[in-house]
Amino acid sequence: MPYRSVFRDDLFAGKTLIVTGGGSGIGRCTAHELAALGARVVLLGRKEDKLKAVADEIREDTGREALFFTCDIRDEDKVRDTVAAIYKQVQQVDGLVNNAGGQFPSPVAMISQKGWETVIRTNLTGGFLMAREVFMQGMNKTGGSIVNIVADMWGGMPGMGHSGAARAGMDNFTKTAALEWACAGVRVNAVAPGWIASSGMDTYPEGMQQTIKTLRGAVPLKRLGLEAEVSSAITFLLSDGAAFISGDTWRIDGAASQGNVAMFPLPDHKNSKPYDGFHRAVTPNVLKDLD
Ligand SMILES: CCCCCCC/C=C/C(=O)SCCNC(=O)CCNC(=O)[C@H](O)C(C)(C)COP(=O)(O)OP(=O)(O)OC[C@H]1O[C@@H](n2cnc3c(N)ncnc32)[C@H](O)[C@@H]1OP(=O)(O)O
Ligand SMILES: NC(=O)C1=CN([C@@H]2O[C@H](COP(=O)(O)OP(=O)(O)OC[C@H]3O[C@@H](n4cnc5c(N)ncnc54)[C@H](OP(=O)(O)O)[C@@H]3O)[C@@H](O)[C@H]2O)C=CC1
Repeated sequence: MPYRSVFRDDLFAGKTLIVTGGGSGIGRCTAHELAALGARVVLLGRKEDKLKAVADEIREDTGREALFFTCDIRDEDKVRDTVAAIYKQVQQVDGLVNNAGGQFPSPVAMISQKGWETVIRTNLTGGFLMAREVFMQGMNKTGGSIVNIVADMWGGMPGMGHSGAARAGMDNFTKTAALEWACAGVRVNAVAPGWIASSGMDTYPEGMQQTIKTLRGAVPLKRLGLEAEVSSAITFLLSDGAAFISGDTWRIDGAASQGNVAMFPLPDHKNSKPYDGFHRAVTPNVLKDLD
């Protein structure tokens, strides 16, 4: 995937940057861009084959070696040990992109406690653990930049009760960490992608993808965003060009969040199965109970 960046190609020469969820989608695209700009990139994710494939692509496209580690960011011990292993191999970590995340769209009434906790741990606890370990194991002494990936669902979004709560939490964590870590020269920001035509979106069932495609008409810029349009914002926030920006969240959404655009139709609990064919009935009696 040859990548043409708008930034100068030595922007991150000598820098080491971690990208969680670097094996696909926005994370993969970001990792490519950072490597193309001279960074040594460290990829994290759960599936080794995906990470290896991206490391291979980066080597082919840029000639640079990318490190990769399998790590479930919800596992505190694994995160601590993985960050320690990274610091063993590199002198310092200059940036962290907390990108790993995801959810299963589901009406609130259909989410089990396990499902809720899975999504909260993936999109909130995991990002916190990564940031804390990277900070405490070295960035507190060297300074650096952390960029958290969230999503602007502040106005509420049907189907995204668990994920919206986690992203709002991560947005607030971003601000507190920015305040607490400023004295150590660590900047913390977030980007909030809107509807991005990422390979992650491709994992959603066909019917859901069609729904998302129709949403392009509701985006004021009249299209879905590109992975590279998210990674360029991340790149700038990681760079010294953003040296006086901290505690901020940038929406990358073609102005979609200004209009309170709903992701999915409101669930009709009385007359149909919400998101037909998509959710699993984790609480089978919920429809009956709501009647
Ligand atoms: C203008 C603003 C617009 C903002 C829009 C924001 C749009 C966001 C888009 C994206 O994020 S794009 C793509 C991101 N990628 C994904 O979402 C990947 C797909 N999702 C997942 O892999 C998972 O949902 C996960 C949470 C990220 C990881 O799950 P994990 O593999 O750890 O868990 P599972 O073992 O699959 O499940 C655990 C637990 O969760 C419940 N559950 C899972 N799936 C469903 C479901 N479809 N329906 C109901 N419940 C579900 C369930 O309790 C599972 O437990 P068990 O049943 O296995 O006991
Ligand atoms: N695409 C969009 O429109 C939007 C996306 N976002 C967010 O942007 C981020 C990137 O999304 P996108 O590229 O589209 O989706 P992808 O599904 O392609 O990327 C998510 C990545 O996160 C990794 N991941 C998930 N759970 C864990 C975990 N517990 N530990 C470590 N890694 C994990 C996955 O790798 P593996 O399976 O190997 O673990 C995967 O590579 C996500 O947080 C997403 O929710 C936000 C708003 C909109």
